[in-house]
Amino acid sequence: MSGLERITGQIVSIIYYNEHNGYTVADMDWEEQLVTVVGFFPELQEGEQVSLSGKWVTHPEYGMQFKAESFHVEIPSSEESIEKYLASGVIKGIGPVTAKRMVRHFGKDTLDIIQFHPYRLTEVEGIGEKKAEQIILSYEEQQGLREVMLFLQNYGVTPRYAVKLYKKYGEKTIATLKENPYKMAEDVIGIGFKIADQVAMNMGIDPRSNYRITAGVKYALYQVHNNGHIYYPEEQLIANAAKLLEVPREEVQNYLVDMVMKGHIKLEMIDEERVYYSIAFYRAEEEVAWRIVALSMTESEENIIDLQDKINGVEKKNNILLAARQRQAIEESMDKGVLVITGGPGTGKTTIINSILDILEEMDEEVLLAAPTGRAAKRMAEATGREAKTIHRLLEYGFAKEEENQYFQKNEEAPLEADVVIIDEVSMVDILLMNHLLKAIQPGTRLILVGDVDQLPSVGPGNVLKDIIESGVVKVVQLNEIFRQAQESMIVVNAHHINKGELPLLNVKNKDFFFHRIHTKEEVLSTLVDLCSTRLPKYKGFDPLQDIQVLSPMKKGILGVHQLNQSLQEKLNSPHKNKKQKQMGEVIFREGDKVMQIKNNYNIRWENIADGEELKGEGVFNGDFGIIESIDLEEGKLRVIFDEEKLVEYEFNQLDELELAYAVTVHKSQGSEFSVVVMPMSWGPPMLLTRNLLYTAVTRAKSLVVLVGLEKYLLDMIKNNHINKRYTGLSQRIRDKLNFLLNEQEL
Ligand SMILES: Nc1ncnc2c1ncn2[C@@H]1O[C@H](COP(=O)(O)OP(=O)(O)OP(=O)(O)O)[C@@H](O)[C@H]1O
Repeated sequence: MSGLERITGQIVSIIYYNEHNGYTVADMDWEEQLVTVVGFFPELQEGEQVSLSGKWVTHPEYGMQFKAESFHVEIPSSEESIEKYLASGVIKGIGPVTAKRMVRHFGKDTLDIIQFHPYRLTEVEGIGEKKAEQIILSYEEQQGLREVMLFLQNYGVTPRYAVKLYKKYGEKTIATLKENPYKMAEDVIGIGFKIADQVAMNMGIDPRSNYRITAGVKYALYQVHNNGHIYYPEEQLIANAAKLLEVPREEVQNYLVDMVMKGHIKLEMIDEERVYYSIAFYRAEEEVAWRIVALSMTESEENIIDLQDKINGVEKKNNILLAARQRQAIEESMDKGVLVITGGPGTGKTTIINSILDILEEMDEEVLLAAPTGRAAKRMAEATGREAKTIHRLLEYGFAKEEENQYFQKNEEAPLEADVVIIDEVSMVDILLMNHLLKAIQPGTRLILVGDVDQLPSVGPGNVLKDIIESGVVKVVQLNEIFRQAQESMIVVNAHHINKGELPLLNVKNKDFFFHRIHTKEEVLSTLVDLCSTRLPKYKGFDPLQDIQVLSPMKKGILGVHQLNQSLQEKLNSPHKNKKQKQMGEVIFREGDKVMQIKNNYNIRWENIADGEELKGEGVFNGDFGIIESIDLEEGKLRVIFDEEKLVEYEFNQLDELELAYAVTVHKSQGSEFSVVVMPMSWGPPMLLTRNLLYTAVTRAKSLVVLVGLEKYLLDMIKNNHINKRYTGLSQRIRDKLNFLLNEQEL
């Protein structure tokens, strides 16, 4: 190749590494000079010997650099480079001390020993059987991963995805991808059709092959699920898929028929329009519809003669007079197969749940309580004084004996044993979880769904609570009265104003809802930081980490959660020589940081460290907040304490499950409550700045809401009643099933 030079040297330090695209800036020791090299690499380690092909270029700011176009990692050969390589933390169980001892003992043969004679590792002081095993495993993994990275690099796939693929397929990664590159788009989250397609194209697959178009259409449907839809209209699906595949629309259209025939997708007529479902979601919607109808048709025969006396008793006990709708909700809960109770904050949902529990327990009925998130379940438990689980726990999601995959162990064959199941925060339940829940509820068990239908819909696909209400098939009690106690809170009063499209009352003296007018975005950012770090803690002793939560509609931009987290971290938990930290891409995790788990992990173990408790368990869930307790750079581990009591240990390669959480998006905050909510009021895409997003944010606060920015944006949000439409067929489907059954009965 003309003009390309080759240089070989040792990586001295990594200056920058972008985990998304592998872009690296590093210092290299080349012929006893320190030179800067840049290029796209798998994650390099300090101490590694690399050989690069590329060109010398002059960067306007940084001067001479070597821009690499291809690279080759050499196996370190000198004692010094082996020690440096091992000391870099690349292999779990080996840190600087162990690396030194190993090299002192085995010299230049150290790496050969790990690879070919691992039983000799225990000769080294400080390496026992267990540690040796850990080293061997980690080394093998490292080698396997390298191979996959190099293979994928040929097809333009970045190291970050290589890691994900390797986690999924292990040593079979290369074979699997060679056989069907499109599989990775289906199996690995974050790898879209585009990346798979890039690999396939580079492998020489025909762009108009059946294989490719089928994968493209399926992927176009997956994408619409990611936006919350259950189905998609034909025209739009064809347009999306044709754009994705860069083929004429007719080409896609021709394949749709074939895909329907082969059972890859489902065609339906909804509102006289041809629409398509992916099979899993079609089944889920069908099943939910059938089950809702079946359950709602089974009314309890029992006639509770003294029900009114019992309700009066509850009133007396709690020293309240129930409103007519509240009374009705309690009455309906005694015999309806399915009952929905919905209302905004302070309308008495918790009061009703407690009243129902009092009455049912007196009648010796078995009641189970659950909510979709860990936080919501915890709040339910606190508000009722009874056990409340996440829906996943209630349904015993996990590994059964000798099973490879996790599944819901409570289902049609092993239903929940209860007279009544009460689910709170149902607006957060998506179609798939609702299906699993309903499978585990047998006719005869009554289901009470409680929630606020005006909150943002579930993160996952569907609009289940709204659809069930709109079907008209299920009994719904809509609570609309705010009680006096709740009225004292401007948070509650304003939430209702916002929900009705009215202006909230701001800055009422001695109340709990404030607006700071600030003009520029930069000033909004500095005010938010100042409020969290100084003013609010001073004002009423709020703890910056435990009590105060910054919410933002957006992830990006100066007032998006990424930037907010960086600024808040800098102020609230700045770097310190005694605080260890670990950089992951652009994010630094530091001891003492506030973090959030961003996906459900049912297997990760926790240990209860609260006083006097000796409990262990499994599972940390999407939306759980914690504090980083310690980071072990030698072992490659990071420990987080959730809810001040659950200690969880993460391997560094699991850190994509965590995010800094000084600030989180409103979407991620669903189901959580905080003492204080602080939120910027600034420009953002109208799709995001909606009334129900503001309503959801405000209703997360218990003691104080502080909005910072310009009133104009507050007004814009209140006016923007655009509810992003979700294509779901559940409500019509429930009605259809009922009609079908009624017709059957008539025949
Ligand atoms: N019938 C009533 N008479 C007087 N006070 C009531 C009545 N019902 C509820 N309350 C009071 O109103 C307040 C709000 O009720 P509750 O907590 O049950 O509402 P909620 O809908 O669960 O609210 P949130 O969604 O905000 O938790 C409570 O202080 C409760 O004691």
